[in-house]
Amino acid sequence: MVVSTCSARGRLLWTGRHTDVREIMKTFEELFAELSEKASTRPAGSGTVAALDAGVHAIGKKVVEEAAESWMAAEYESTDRAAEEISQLLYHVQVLMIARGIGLDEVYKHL
Ligand SMILES: N=c1c2ncn([C@@H]3O[C@H](COP(=O)(O)OP(=O)(O)OP(=O)(O)O)[C@@H](O)[C@H]3O)c2ncn1[C@@H]1O[C@H](COP(=O)(O)O)[C@@H](O)[C@H]1O
Repeated sequence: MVVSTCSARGRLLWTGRHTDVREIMKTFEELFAELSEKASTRPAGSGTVAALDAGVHAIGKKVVEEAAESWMAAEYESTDRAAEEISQLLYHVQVLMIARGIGLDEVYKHL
């Protein structure tokens, strides 16, 4: 059985019965805030900073690559593999948004 609780900071903590490991799952908004912070503070070793420095053209190619991998995984691989590829697609879409200075609200207003 898997138990879920809500931490004081509103994040979901999932505790598996067979392991002591606690994983913190982040939401789309939390990831966007984290990436925006990285873009502004530019910590050493950040892949996001490297991607932003590579520019919109390079980031766009990653979006297309991850979209194709998501499609293939959804068609031919397991649910978990498809979800993993989709998470990478969402990450690269967020990097593209930050590279162009597009905020969440600017996207949400079109949904
Ligand atoms: N969620 C992600 C995430 N998803 C995908 N990726 C990147 O996208 C790549 C996609 O993997 P591929 O399977 O295409 O692997 P690959 O072809 O070997 O990757 P590349 O050689 O093209 O980089 C990964 O190697 C990561 O570089 C991510 N990089 C970072 N994050 C999260 O973003 C946050 C900030 O990360 P840093 O900026 O690196 O600190 C952290 O919370 C990370 O967990």
